[in-house]
Amino acid sequence: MTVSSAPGKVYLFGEHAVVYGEPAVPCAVERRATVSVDAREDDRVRVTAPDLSLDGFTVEYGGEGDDRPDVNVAQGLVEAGIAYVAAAVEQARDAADAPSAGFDVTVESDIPLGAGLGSSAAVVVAGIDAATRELGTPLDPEAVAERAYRAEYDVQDGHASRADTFCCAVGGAVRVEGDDCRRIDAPNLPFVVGFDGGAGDTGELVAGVRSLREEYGFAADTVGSIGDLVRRGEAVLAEADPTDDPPESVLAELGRLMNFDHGLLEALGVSSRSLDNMVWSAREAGAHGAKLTGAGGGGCVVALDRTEETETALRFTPECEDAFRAELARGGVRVEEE
Ligand SMILES: Nc1ncnc2c1ncn2[C@@H]1O[C@H](COP(=O)(O)OP(=O)(O)OP(=O)(O)O)[C@@H](O)[C@H]1O
Ligand SMILES: C[C@@](O)(CCO)CC(=O)[O-]
Ligand SMILES: [Mg+2]
Repeated sequence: MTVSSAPGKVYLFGEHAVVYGEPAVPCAVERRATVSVDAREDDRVRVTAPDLSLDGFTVEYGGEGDDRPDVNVAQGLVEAGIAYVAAAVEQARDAADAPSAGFDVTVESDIPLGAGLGSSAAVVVAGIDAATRELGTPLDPEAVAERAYRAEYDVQDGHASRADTFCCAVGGAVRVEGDDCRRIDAPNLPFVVGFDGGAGDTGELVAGVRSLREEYGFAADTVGSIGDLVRRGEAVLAEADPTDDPPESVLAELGRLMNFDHGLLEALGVSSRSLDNMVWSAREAGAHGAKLTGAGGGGCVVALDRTEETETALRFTPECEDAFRAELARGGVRVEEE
């Protein structure tokens, strides 16, 4: 058996715009998905994913000759639930040139699903790492990232950038612009996350921004403005000492840019009332800045605050189901057991 884990991520800035070739700066955070892979004798794949749950279903059973319950959950829903795991298995088979390798796969994760913290990328990255090791063909983190990107691209019908998968694979703060992915230096950023308990559909939200951008020149300009603020943010990060806590002036400037980014994402239609309310709670509590993170539509906001004030304020915000501090994860994918 092989067990690998990979961190989730928050976007300091640049989500959505990164899909159109603008730069983005995601940062890995200490919440992980852990995938265990056991090679099988046959070519079947068995997936156990206790975090995936259904909201409710109807079942009809009994009667003569009735050996299968009739459940009203569409097969498509189950397939969608395991789509990322299935895509990771396909990538591992391809990398190891073992098209009919079978696996027992178990996924465990403390990253909320569909909430902007990169749960899909962490599952795919950890899954590819564990499965390729299990087949005796380990890949370096960059190669895992490349394969994980292809997996997300397939599942999201071409609506994916390399940002999430590269960040989860290599860890730390990264900069992604098109095919160009690299680690960058970053000080200890005091991230606080607020989670509304909900989720957004990444593919749908990305498609929404794409059509706005095609319809309106000013929406395309908005995407370009996100790129401009990311370039500014990178320059601010580059000034800070990466081995230390950042000075107040750096946090203040990063926070101002995060606020700006949230406003532009809101204009592009990917925020929600609960995300906006959490953003305002964080700002009123004295956070340097706050914004939604990831695809949006619902899920998480990220704020910068060294004090306890933002976390406490978020806990008292009705729309907020959970609030926590998220340390920058300096390490990316790693093998836990081999
Ligand atoms: N613990 C898990 N077990 C199995 N599958 C998971 C798990 N966590 C995430 N996934 C897969 O990832 C999907 C969620 O991915 P999605 O891209 O929509 O959201 P996200 O990655 O959490 O957020 P974002 O992409 O905005 O950062 C789930 O529907 C499921 O298919
Ligand atoms: C919305 C998006 O930019 C980030 C999702 O975490 C999509 C992507 O980059 O693939
Ligand atoms: Mg995702």
